[in-house]
Amino acid sequence: MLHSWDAGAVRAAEEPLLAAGEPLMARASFALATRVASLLRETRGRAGGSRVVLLVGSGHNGGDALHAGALLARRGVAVSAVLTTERVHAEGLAALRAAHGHVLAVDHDDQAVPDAVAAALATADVVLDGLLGLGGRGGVRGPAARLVAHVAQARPRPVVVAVDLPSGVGVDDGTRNGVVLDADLTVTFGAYKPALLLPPAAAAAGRVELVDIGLAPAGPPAVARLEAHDVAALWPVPAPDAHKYVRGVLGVVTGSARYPGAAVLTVAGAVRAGVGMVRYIGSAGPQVLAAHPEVVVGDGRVQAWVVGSGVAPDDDEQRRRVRDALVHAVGHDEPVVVDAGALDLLPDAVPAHVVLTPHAGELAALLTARGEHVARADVEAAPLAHARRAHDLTGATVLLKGGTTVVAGPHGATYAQADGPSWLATAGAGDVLAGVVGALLAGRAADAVADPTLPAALAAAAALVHGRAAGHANPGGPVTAGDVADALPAVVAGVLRA
Ligand SMILES: NC(=O)C1=CN([C@@H]2O[C@H](COP(=O)(O)OP(=O)(O)OC[C@H]3O[C@@H](n4cnc5c(N)ncnc54)[C@H](O)[C@@H]3O)[C@@H](O)[C@H]2O)[C@H](O)CC1
Ligand SMILES: [K+]
Repeated sequence: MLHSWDAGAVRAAEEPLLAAGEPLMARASFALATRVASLLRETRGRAGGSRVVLLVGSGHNGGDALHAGALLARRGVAVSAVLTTERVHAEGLAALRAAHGHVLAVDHDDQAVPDAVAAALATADVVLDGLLGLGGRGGVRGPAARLVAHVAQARPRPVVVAVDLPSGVGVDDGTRNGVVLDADLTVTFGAYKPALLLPPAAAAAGRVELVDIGLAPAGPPAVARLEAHDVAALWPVPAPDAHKYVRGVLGVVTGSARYPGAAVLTVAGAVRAGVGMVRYIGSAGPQVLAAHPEVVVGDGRVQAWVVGSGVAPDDDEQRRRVRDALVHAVGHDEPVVVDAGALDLLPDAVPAHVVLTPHAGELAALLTARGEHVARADVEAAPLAHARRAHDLTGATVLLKGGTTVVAGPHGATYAQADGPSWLATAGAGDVLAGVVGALLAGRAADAVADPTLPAALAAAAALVHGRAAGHANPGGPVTAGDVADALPAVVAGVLRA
C-alpha cells in the first residue's frame, strides 16, 4: 500500500529530527543530486558537461535545489540557478557559489523572462523545480509564474524534475492552482504527500521516487493507494467447504427498457468478479439470462445489492424497485452499491456500507440536490474535497469515478486508485465497476457492516481490479465494457497470486 501524509504530519515528523540536529536537507539534496546525475547519464551518457537549471523559490524547497545544484556542479555539471526572489536559502546559495554554479535572477517588475535566463533554459538538459514545496500556498505567482509558463511552452521541452512536489499543486487536496510545471520525475522526501496520489495534481508529478530521509510520520495516512497484495488480502476467497449462499448472493436492480445493456454489464462485473450468485430484478431479465444463464431472475434472499446502473429516470416501475431495494438494504443492514439512476433516490442519511459510485457530473448533481450548488468542473478541480463532502452529508462511502478513482469513507478512510488506462473511459465501464463493488460487498457483507471503513477499502480494491482488467483486456488499445468484464477472472487470479 502506498501511504501519503499531509503537510502538517510531515512537519510534525520532521520537527524532532531537526531539533536533534539530523541533516535532513543534506540527505534530501544528496539523494536529489544522485537521481538527477543518473537521469543525465541515462539521457546523455554522462552527467559531466550537461546543463542543469534550478528554479529557486524562497523556502527550503529552493534550498534543496541549490544544495543539489552545488553537488552536481562539483561533478562537472554546468549549473545555473534562477532566483525568483531576493530571499532564497542563504546556505544553499553559498554552497552553489562555492561550487562555481552560475547565479541568475529574474526581476520582480520585469514582465518578460530575461534573455540570459531564457538562454539558460533553452539549452538545459534538466530543469529542477525548487519553487514551492511543502510550504506552497496557492499558485505560483509573479516572476516564478512567468518562468513556469516559459518552460511549459518551450519546444523541445526540457526534462523537468520536481523537488519534493510539482510547484503550484495543493499539497493536501491535490488541486492544481494556476500554472503548474508538469514534471517528468518527482523526487519526494520522507513520505508521499497527498498531491502525489490525488487527481488532478498527481498527473503533474510524472514518475515519483520516494527518498528515505529518516522521517516516520505518525497517525493514519491522509490518502492511501492499494496495491495488488493489499487487494489479495481483502478479496473474499471461498473456503474449501463454501457453497454459493455463503459466498454471497447479490441482488441486482439495474437496467431499464431503455438501457437493458446496463443490466447485462452490472451482472457481468459481479459474476466475473466471483460472486456466489446473482438475483436480477427488473425488465432486462431476458437479456441478462441470455448473456448469463447462471443468474436467477426475481426476488429472494441476498447479502448485498447493486442498484441504479442504467435505470432511466422515466422508468417508474424500475425506480420503484430501486427504492424498495434501498429501503430493504438500509433497514436490514445489507450493503448496497448506489449507482447512476439510483443516486437521486438515496435517503438523507445512510450507513457507510452504502457505497455511492457517481462520476463527477453525478456527484455535482447529488451535492447540488443537498444545497451545495456544485458544477461538474468544481468536482473535477477538487475531486477529494467533493467526495468527502458527499460522505459527510450522506454518511455513505463515496467512490468517485475518474481517470484516478477517489474513495472517501468514514474516519478519514481515503483512497486514490490509478490502475486503468484512459481507454477505460468507455460506455458501460461504470456498470461493470458497480457489479465488481457489489460482488465484494456480497462476499464480505457482515465484515462490511461491522467495520465502517471496510467498504471504502473494498471499493478501492474493486477499482484496482477493474482498472487492471481494462489494461489486461487489450494492452495499449481500446476496450469495450464487455472486454473489461471478460478480463476480470484472470486479473483477480493474478491479484490473488501477488
Ligand atoms: N519535510 C522534510 O522533512 C524536509 C523538507 N525539506 C524541503 O523543505 C520544503 C519545505 O520548505 P518550506 O520552506 O517550509 O516551504 P517551501 O519551500 O514550499 O516554501 C515556502 C516559502 O514560500 C512562500 N510561499 C508560499 N506560497 C507561495 C506562493 N504561492 N508563491 C510564492 N511564495 C510562496 C512562503 O511564504 C515561504 O517563504 C520541502 O518541500 C522539502 O523540499 C528539506 O530540505 C528536507 C527535510
Ligand atoms: K517544487
